[in-house]
Amino acid sequence: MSTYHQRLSAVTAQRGNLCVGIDPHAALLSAWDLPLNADGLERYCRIVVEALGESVAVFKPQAAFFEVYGSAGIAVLERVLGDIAAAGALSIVDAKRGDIGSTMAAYAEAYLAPGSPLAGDAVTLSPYLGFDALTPAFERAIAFDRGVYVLARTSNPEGASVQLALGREGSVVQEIIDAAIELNSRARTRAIGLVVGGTHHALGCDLSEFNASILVPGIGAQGGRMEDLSGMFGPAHDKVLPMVGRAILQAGPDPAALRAKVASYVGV
Ligand SMILES: O=C(O)c1cc(=O)[nH]c(=O)n1[C@@H]1O[C@H](COP(=O)(O)O)[C@@H](O)[C@H]1O
Repeated sequence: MSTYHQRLSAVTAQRGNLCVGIDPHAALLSAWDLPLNADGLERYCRIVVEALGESVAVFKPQAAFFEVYGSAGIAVLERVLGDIAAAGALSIVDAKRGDIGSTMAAYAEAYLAPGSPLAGDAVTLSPYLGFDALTPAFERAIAFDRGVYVLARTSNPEGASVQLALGREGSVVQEIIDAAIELNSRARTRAIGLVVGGTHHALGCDLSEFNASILVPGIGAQGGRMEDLSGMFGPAHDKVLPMVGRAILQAGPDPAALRAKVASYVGV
């Protein structure tokens, strides 16, 4: 199997560089006249993947909106991951996992191991129990040709108090970025990506040496703009995978309207 980075490069070259967030908020289900239960959740996701699955490069289902419906919701997430793969797109499971030792290893098995029903092409991870605590996920991502996206400089204003605080050698976020660069070069991989929000006027960190994919949420509903990304990311702009959730989903459920909205973001 090709690596996550190779699959990402191939699919974005073909379909354009965009990740669509699948965030089935209750308000969106209601706006689409769908019931607030696992059945409504599944119909919602099917509409999105049927409309966009063959034209969008990457989807990022947000696990929280599936967990709300308990085991029935998790089962929907499993099926949606299958639908995304069947449409030839890639999936990033947004679970923001981060723990220690054997617990982290179990999360890594769940989201990255071959044959696991919750495994996508990549998963989001939180490094705030320590970057190296995520090692079981890094090892599996590399071994199984999958990817991880480690939260670095998140899109929300509250993140600054932790991420821009001074660590041992610089800001906390810079230590995370530098650790990811070092690991990618040492392991000769590009499996370790970062999450950096597209909402900041000044990022407050140096990504110029970063060597893998950067997932950039915050475009659209949170105020980030596609046209600002090249100035914001400078030399790292070619690594950016912009992510848009609500600003696209709000155009549904009409498939043509969803596709038109996607087209307005791709290639900006
Ligand atoms: O990891 C993420 O995807 C993420 C990181 C971040 O810094 N900010 C952020 O909004 N997200 C996720 O991106 C999605 C929000 O998309 P919008 O609807 O476009 O605002 C949610 O699933 C968030 O959890």
